Amino acid sequence: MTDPTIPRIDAKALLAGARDVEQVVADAASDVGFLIIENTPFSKARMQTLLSAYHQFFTLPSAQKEAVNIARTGSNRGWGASGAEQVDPDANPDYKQFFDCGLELPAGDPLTALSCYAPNQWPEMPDGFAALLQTYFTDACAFSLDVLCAIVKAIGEDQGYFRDKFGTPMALLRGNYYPTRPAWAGAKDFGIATHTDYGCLTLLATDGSDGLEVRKRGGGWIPVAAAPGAFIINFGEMLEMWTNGRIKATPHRVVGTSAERISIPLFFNPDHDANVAPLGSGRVIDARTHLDARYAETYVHLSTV
Ligand SMILES: O=C(O)CCC(=O)C(=O)O
Ligand SMILES: [Fe+2]
Repeated sequence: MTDPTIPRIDAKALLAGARDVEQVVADAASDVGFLIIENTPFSKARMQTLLSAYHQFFTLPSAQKEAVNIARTGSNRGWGASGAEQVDPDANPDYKQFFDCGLELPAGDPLTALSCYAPNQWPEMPDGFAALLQTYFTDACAFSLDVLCAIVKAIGEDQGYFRDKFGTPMALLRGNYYPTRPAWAGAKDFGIATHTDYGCLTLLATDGSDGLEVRKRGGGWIPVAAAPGAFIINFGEMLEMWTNGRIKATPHRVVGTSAERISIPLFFNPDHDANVAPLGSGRVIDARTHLDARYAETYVHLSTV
């Protein structure tokens, strides 16, 4: 059950520019940093198909997932085993598994030399996995861009300025698989430990079950859930920096429960060379520089410490 302090908004009304909805969104973006968006272009049936494809992948024998293990690469495409990511240096590596994919570029495209555009690694099973995820990636990026532009408009910024920074997005589509919380798990073990997301906007689909908790500004945790077809939206560090802190990146976590759980975040990030320095500061900070630094800190196989 979601706490009422997380606002629920109607996607169609937001994208049509409804002033009252824009006000709710502006308040949520600058305060709790989370909202739930309903009445979206994604049907429940479509999202259930996607959730079920991820479930089939994650429950394959390990040997089949090994073939696309992220640990064999110098980038972040493929399967991450339990323990492959440590989002909080004060906690143990997360016990979740995940599967990461990004923008599908033509083989040999010069951009694929940058690790943020590395080629995807697709498993042989389940059938049609690559096509299903690629189509969802494209549609989820288009929706995220519209929602992001509506949100920057709601806080009084120029949406056109943001809109053209996402032509070749460093977006990352992730499937998270949380098995039931292991019996060995202690106080420093989490499905995903407390963290803020790194990029701009996170479009988070889940199977509808409980597990996600959002940190309250005054302390304590707020449970958040959304059924397939609705999304949880939150913001990353990059957008917080870019908007001079007017949009907040709020810490969140999944401790884990006695039920398994799947979530599907799309981390919607801009072009590698978008300048994400605080608006009006006159500084230049490449989006890629920020993202690569955070990846190096959190993916265990890329860890430089
Ligand atoms: O599983 C969830 O609900 C949240 C996942 C998350 O925070 C993340 O992948 O960054
Ligand atoms: Fe997150």
